[in-house]
Parts: sequence; structure tokens; C-alpha cells
Amino acid sequence: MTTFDPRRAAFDILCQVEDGAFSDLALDRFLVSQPQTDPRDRGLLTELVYGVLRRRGRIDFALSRFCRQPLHKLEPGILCLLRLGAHQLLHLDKVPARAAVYETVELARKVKLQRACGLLNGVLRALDREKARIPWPAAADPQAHLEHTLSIPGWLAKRWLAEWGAEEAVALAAAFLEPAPTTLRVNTLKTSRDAYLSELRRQGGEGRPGHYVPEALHVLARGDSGLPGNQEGWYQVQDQASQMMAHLLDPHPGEHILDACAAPGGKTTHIAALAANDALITALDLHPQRVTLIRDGAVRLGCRGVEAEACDLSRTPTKWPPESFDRILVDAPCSGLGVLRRNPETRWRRKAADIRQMAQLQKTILHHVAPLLRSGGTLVYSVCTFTPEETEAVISDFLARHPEFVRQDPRDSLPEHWHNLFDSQGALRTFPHRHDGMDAFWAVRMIKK
Ligand SMILES: C[S@@+](CC[C@H](N)C(=O)[O-])C[C@H]1O[C@@H](n2cnc3c(N)ncnc32)[C@H](O)[C@@H]1O
Repeated sequence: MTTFDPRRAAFDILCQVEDGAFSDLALDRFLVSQPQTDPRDRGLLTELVYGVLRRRGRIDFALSRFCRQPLHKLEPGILCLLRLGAHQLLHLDKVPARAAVYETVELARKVKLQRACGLLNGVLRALDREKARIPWPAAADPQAHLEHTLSIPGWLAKRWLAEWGAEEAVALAAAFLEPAPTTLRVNTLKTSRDAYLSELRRQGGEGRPGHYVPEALHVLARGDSGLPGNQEGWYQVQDQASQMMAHLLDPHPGEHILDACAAPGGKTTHIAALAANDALITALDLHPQRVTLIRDGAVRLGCRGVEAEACDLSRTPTKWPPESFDRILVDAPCSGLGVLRRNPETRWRRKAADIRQMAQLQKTILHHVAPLLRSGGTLVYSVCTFTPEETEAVISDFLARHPEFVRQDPRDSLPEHWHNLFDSQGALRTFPHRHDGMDAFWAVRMIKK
């Protein structure tokens, strides 16, 4: 077993994220390149990267009390080192304070920022001495509590308070600070959930069935050799909320189905499995390199009938005649605020203007796919966010422009224990602090008259 320096790797990955990389992809890339390494180093690296990104608001609140310069005036590399050191001091019980300070100063030397050693030493030691006396804003001041204690950017905190009220906004923010569960969709084309769980246990792991989706399995512990059956296509890593969308679409064998925004293909391959591998599925995505992921996934999972191709649905699609499809899923590009646990940097990247832009794109995509659905066909619109602009407002706009569609309350056709996931308008809404740890998704089912 080889070793690597988790703090150095975390620094490099956080710098990449600062330059626009996605933390989950950058972390995966690094971990895949270091297969034979100590699980404790891998664990610390993951904790450092996700922890700093999730708790940045709180870390900065603490640092700004001890740093004479405003944080935004610091060199990005130095600020990154300060955040790494502060996260260890504030949130990692298992790292002794002396080690957190010493290792951060040493790291500064390794990354050629030795000129910051004095600053790092001074600020981190002061933080360690005074950390019990930091006046964290309490829930009585919900805006400050959300921003500085729970690390929600100010503009988002303001929106959540207006939309949800203080108690719910705080509960949601707290849930988004926790790591997301590892949830699998067991591939029923190759095995069953019971058989997979038995195999996981046989190899020293542990899991528990998802509460809602019959294929969902939460992994509680991995065996020594990881998860069984990756190459064999026994599973797809997929949040349980995401797994609900193919069930909402309700595909049947023999149908022609359009998955309009399909990459990397989690829902496409689920649709294939639910249709007993006997549907023709046209899977589109804007980005050709992401279309490759759909094809690779379909091969690994043994899905037949998947035709994946690049297509920009912000333009009118001309390849398919009207009424070509029996069912359409629009799993639209969105602000992604429902998956903050998995993409923690999203909270710092998103701007209010993005939400308006996304909503416009979602309306355009829906408008362009509407003619492709046959009369009597089913259209499901889903997003992994919960802003009113990208959910109810998109559907109101769509139904006003397309009176040939009606909303359908799907509860009658779904298991009874799903019913509490629907609001009074028949929209599916999931939240991590309420529903079996699921990501926050929103979806509606519509029928073409
Ligand atoms: C939420 S993701 C889809 C996730 C996918 N359904 C799954 O379950 O694996 C949204 C997708 O929309 C794609 N997209 C963005 N703009 C698009 C456009 N104009 N036309 C088609 N696809 C688009 C993105 O590339 C992205 O892959």
C-alpha cells in the first residue's frame, strides 16, 4: 500500500475547484489515479475537500475574526491554506490542533507559499485559542445563522427564509451540510436487490433497502474489495430521488421513449430496465462527450434499444416527425440546489441570475419536445432543485403555451407510501431532511390530450 499527502492533494483539488473544476470529478480523478492507497488517507482527503467547500461560510466567519486583512484580499492559495487549517481546527476532532497548524504551515512551504507561514501560524493559533468564544449567530437571527453558522450564501438564505420560513430553511441548510448517502440502483436486468445485498454482505459490506424505490439500496459499509459487480453491471450509483423519475414516467415494453436531457444516462438505463429491456429509447444530450457516457453505461448495464446522440434542444429538433414518442422525460439542466451535498461548490458558484437563465432554457426545451409526443402520451418534467422559477413557473408557462397538455396527479398509479411525497398540486417533492435522505428533486407528470 502506498501513501500520499492528503492535505497536499486537498489543496490541489480545492485550487482546481476555484478555477472552475467540479469537486466530485476532480476528487474521483485523483482517487482513481491512486488505487493502492491507505483508506484513512483517502477518507481524510475526501473530508478536507468536501468539508471546506460545505462549511466555507462558517470557516470564513471564524477566520475573519483573526485575520487583519479582509479575506477577499488574500491571495487565493493563501486563503485556501487558511480554510484547510481552520476546517481541521473547527470541525475535525481526530486531528490534534498542533498537527493542524503545523501541517498547514508545512504545506505552505511545499506549495511555494512560504511567505505566508507567519500569517498562517498567527491566524490559526489565534483561532485555536479563541474558538470556544466565537459568537456564532444563533437561530434567533435566522439570516445570520444560515449564512455564518450553516454556510448558505446570503442571497440564497434570504430566498429560503421568504419561501420556507426560518425553521424549514434551517433544517434544509443543516441537511445540506451532511455527506450524501451512497445509494445504488440495483440493475434488475442482471440481478435483484436481495441477491445484491446478500453478495455485498458476503464480501464484508452492509446495506439497507431504500424506503421508496424497489431497486434502491443504501450502502452502509463497503467490503474490503469495494462494491461487488461494477464491471458486471449489477448496479448504478444513483440517488433514490433520481430513481423515482423513471417510475413516474412508467415506461412499457415496445414503446418509443425520448429521454431529452439524458447524460450521463442514469435515468435512460433505468427506463430500459423498467421496460424489460424491450423499449426503443432515444437519449439526447447537448454535449457529445457526455453522450459517450450514456452509451458506455448502456453497454455496462446490458441495456438494449438505447440510441444516444448529441442534440441541442434549445433549437427546434427536426430529425423526428411530430408524435414520434409514447413518453418523454425532460430531466432538465437546472440550478442543482437540490444536490448541494454532492456538489458543495454549487452553493458558492450559483448567482440569482443563473436561476432566471435556467428557467428560460427549461421552458425552451419543453416547448421544443412537446410536438414530439403522441396524443395520449406522457411527459415527465424533473429537476434537482426547488426554486419556484424552475418548477411551478416553468410548468405554468408550458401549460399556457400548450393547452393540449394537462397535469396529472399520479398518486393513484403509485404505491401508497409514496403519496406523502406529492404536494396538493400533484408535484413530487423530495427533501433530504424529510424523505429517507434523498436529494431534493421536483417533478410533474403531464398527459397530451
Ligand atoms: C440533470 S442533467 C441530466 C441527468 C440525466 N438525466 C441522468 O439521469 O443521468 C441535465 C442534462 O441536460 C443537458 N443539457 C443542457 N443543455 C441542453 C440542451 N440545450 N439540449 C439538450 N441537453 C442539454 C446537460 O448536458 C446535462 O447532461
